[in-house]
Amino acid sequence: MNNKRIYLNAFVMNTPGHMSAGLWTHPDNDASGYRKSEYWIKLARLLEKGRFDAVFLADVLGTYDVYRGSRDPAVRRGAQAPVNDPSYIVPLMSAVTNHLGFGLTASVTHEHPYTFARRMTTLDHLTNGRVGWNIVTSYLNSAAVNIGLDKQIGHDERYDIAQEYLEVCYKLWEESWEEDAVVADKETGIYANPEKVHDIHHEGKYYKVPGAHLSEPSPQRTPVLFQAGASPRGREFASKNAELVFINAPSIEAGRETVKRLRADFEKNGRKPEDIKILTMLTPIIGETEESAHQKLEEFKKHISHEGAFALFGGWTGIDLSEFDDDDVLTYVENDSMRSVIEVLTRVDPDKQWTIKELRDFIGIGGISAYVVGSPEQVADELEQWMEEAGVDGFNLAHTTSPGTFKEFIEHVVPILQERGRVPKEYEGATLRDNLFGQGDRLPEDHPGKSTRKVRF
Ligand SMILES: Cc1cc2nc3c(=O)[nH]c(=O)nc-3n(C[C@H](O)[C@H](O)[C@H](O)COP(=O)(O)O)c2cc1C
Repeated sequence: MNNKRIYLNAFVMNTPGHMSAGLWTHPDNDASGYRKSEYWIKLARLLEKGRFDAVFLADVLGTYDVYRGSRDPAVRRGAQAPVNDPSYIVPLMSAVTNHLGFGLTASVTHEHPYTFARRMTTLDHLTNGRVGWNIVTSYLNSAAVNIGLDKQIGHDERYDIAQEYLEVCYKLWEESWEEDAVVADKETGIYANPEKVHDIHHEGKYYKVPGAHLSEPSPQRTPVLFQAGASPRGREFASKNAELVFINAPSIEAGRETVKRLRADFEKNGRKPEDIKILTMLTPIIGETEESAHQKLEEFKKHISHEGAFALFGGWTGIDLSEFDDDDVLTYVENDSMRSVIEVLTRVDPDKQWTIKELRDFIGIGGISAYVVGSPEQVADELEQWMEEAGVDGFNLAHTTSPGTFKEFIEHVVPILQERGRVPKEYEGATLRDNLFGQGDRLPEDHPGKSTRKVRF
């Protein structure tokens, strides 16, 4: 076994109930403190102490209203509703840490790239270069209609929009301000040299941005690019842009196949294997012994809200499980929701079919991603097994209780992984990109965001 480094992200959301529906009711869960600064400050300190690479902040701009055709189940059960804006918690967490990165989810479908680019540059300045962007295209129809669209834009077109959105951002971040544009000379009173600040002249199918970036360059310029859609069109987009891909897999077999497809697409688009990290979502349930871990799992299960879990599943897949019987088998349907989710449950692992009853029992803990249950040693072993057999680079760890899951993982599993040479004891780079890739703060020269220069100064 080689000792490939394990990358660790904490997967959270600015909401009381994230992936494990109903678990906010557990007495050890403090996640309903999400409204308070102290909750995020405490979590950030903990994660940095535990040598996590980043905190990954999920987000949606609508409520989950597919199940029973209503948003009531999600609202009633606190299933990713209510949900606050994730951007504002980043400066809170960065102010009390020096190394922890922040993967901020933001949708290309619902905000203009000109204003968004400034928001990310601002965050990159405030965090000293520790910001990543989880580029999403949004899967909820309820988000689309509330920003004034008649309905959700089609699945593949959302990725076309995303590609042009990225082009606008690349131009603003990478090309608008030259490296030495800012002089900030108090003697001459010159802050910036206007000859070195350039209009980007972007005129495309979806966006028109003639002018220059509003912000001066930040430590990373372009935030680290995360992406989490693994449908064929999603993988194509990822292979042109992403530096870190986040996948969802209910088993090692499904994970292995998704990783294989992703790496093949990256190669096809001329990206080097070391240019991309693939992290899978996983929920650890840790006990002192195997037996006590399983007791914990049983205890957690008592707090699952199946109604909340079905509400989440409806939003993710566009499928209303209230229309099925327990013994029905889930089959692939093509719609405008998250295609990779339905794909991974129906098409990726040929040996596994899911009945509705099995799904109900499974998705209450950690959604459709895997969970591992055991003693600290067993959990560490299983993570290594995922690394070897699925070929992932690390994990986006979801929680049953927060900060409980992270605290237990940090106290009991991280030291084992460090002993085994899997997780470094110190942070290796100053910025998020340098910490992840060890090749400096900026996008690599051969990244498409750099190499497809379109701005003509
Ligand atoms: C593991 C995972 C996590 C995701 N997290 C979010 C999220 O927080 N917010 C969001 O709007 N979309 C999220 N997405 C949606 C994707 O980024 C993408 O827009 C969606 O999956 C549709 O793409 P696909 O059909 O290629 O999978 C996530 C997807 C996956 C697979």
